[in-house]
Amino acid sequence: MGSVGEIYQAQCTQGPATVLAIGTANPSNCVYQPDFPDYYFRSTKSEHMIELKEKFRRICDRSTIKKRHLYMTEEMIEENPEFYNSTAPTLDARQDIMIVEVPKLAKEAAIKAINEWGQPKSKITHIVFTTISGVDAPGADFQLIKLLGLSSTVKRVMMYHLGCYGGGSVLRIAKDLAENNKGARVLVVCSELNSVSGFKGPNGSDLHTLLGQAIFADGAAALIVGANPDTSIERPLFQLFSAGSQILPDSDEMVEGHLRQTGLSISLSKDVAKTISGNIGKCLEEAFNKIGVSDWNSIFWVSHPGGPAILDLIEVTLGLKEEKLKASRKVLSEYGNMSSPTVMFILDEMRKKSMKEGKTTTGEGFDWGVLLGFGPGLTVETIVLRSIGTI
Ligand SMILES: CC(=O)CC(=O)SCCNC(=O)CCNC(=O)[C@H](O)C(C)(C)COP(=O)(O)OP(=O)(O)OC[C@H]1O[C@@H](n2cnc3c(N)ncnc32)[C@H](O)[C@@H]1OP(=O)(O)O
Repeated sequence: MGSVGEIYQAQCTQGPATVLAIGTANPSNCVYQPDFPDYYFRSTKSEHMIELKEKFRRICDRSTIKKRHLYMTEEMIEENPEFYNSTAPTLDARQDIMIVEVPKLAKEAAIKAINEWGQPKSKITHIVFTTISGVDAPGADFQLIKLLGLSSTVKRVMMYHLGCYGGGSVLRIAKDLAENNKGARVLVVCSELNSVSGFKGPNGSDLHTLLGQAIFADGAAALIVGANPDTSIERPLFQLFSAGSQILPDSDEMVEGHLRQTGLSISLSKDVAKTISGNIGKCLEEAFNKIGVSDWNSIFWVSHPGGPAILDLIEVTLGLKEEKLKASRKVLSEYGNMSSPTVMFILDEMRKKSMKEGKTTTGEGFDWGVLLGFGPGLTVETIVLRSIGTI
C-alpha cells in the first residue's frame, strides 16, 4: 500500500480536459423566420394588433435568423389558449411538458455524442446538466440517467436556471471534474425548450417578451469530456485549457429571467450589446495574458450570439475580421438563440467546417480559441480552447 499522498495523487490526472465528442438535437417542428409573424399572430388570435405585428416583423427581419426549431407547434398553441393569455397561471402546464421533454431532447443529443465517442456508456462517470426550461426533483440529470440506462453511481451536477451563459458554465465544471478524477468521462448536457418556458402572446406593453418570441429557440447539445484521452480509441476535438467567469459591472438588470405563475418572464435591455462588447476585451486579456496571445484575430471564436447586435458590436469593438464570428452567425441563422446549448452547436459547426475545408486544426487552422457564454448577471464565461491538429 502507498502513502496517503501517493494514493491521493493517483486519483488525479494530467490535464487538460478534452472534448471527445459532440452531439446535437432539435424538436422536429421547424419555423421559417419570414413566415413567423403570420404564424405567431395567427395562432395567438392577435391579427388585430396590426402595428405590433409590423414591429414584430421588423424585429424578425433584423434578427438574421432564417429558421428555428420550436417544440410548441401551431396546433399546440391553438389547443392551449391559456399559454398566450399573459395573465393566466400556466406554470403547472408548462412544467408538465418540460419535466418530460427536456430530458428526452437531451437523450437524443447524448446518444449522438456517445455514438461518436464510440465507447461503452458504462464508462461515463459524471453528468453535468443545465437547463432554464423547468425545475424538478429528482432533476433532468436523474431522468437522463434513466433514459440512457447509465449506472446509478454516475456522479451528478444539475444546474437549473442559469440561462444563456450555462453552455460555458457546464464546460468549466466538467473541466475540473475531468482533471481531478482519474479516468473520469463526463457527459455534459444543455437542453432547452424556450418555446415552452417563455411562450406568450403579443403584448404592446411587454416588448422584451415580444423580442424573445422572435429570437429564442429550442435545442439540446451533449459533449463527452475527459482528460488523458486514449487516442487508440478516442478522438480528441478541443482541449479545455482554462476557464474564467466574470460578473460585468453595472449590468445587474440587463438580462433577467423570472419564473412566474405565467411562465418564464425575460427582460432584455437595449444596452446588452454595448455592455458585453465594452467589457469583452478585458475578459479576453485576463484569459490569454499568460499564454501571450493579444491579437484577437489570431484565435478562433465560439461566441454565444445572443442577437446580431451583440455580435456586430463585439466585431467592431475588437476589430475582428468578418470571418471570425462566421460560425456563431451561421448557428444563429440556422437555429436561433437556443440559450445554453448554442455555444456547443457553434463548437460542432467549427470542427465540422474546419475538417470539410481541410484546415490544419479543428479550430479553422488556429491553435488557440475562445468560447464565450453570456447571460443574466451579466455573466461572462470565458473558456480558452486549444484546437487539435487534423493531419
Ligand atoms: C446575451 C445574453 O445575455 C444572453 C442572451 O442570449 S439573452 C438575448 C440577448 N439578445 C438580445 O438582447 C438581442 C440583441 N438585439 C439585437 O440583436 C437586435 O437589436 C435586434 C435583432 C433585436 C433588432 O435589430 P436592430 O438591427 O437593432 O434593429 P432596430 O431597427 O434597431 O430594432 C428593431 C426593433 O426592435 C426593437 N428592439 C431592439 N432591441 C430591443 C429590446 N432589447 N427590447 C425591446 N425592443 C427592442 C427596436 O426598438 C426596434 O423597434 P422599431 O422598429 O419599432 O423602432
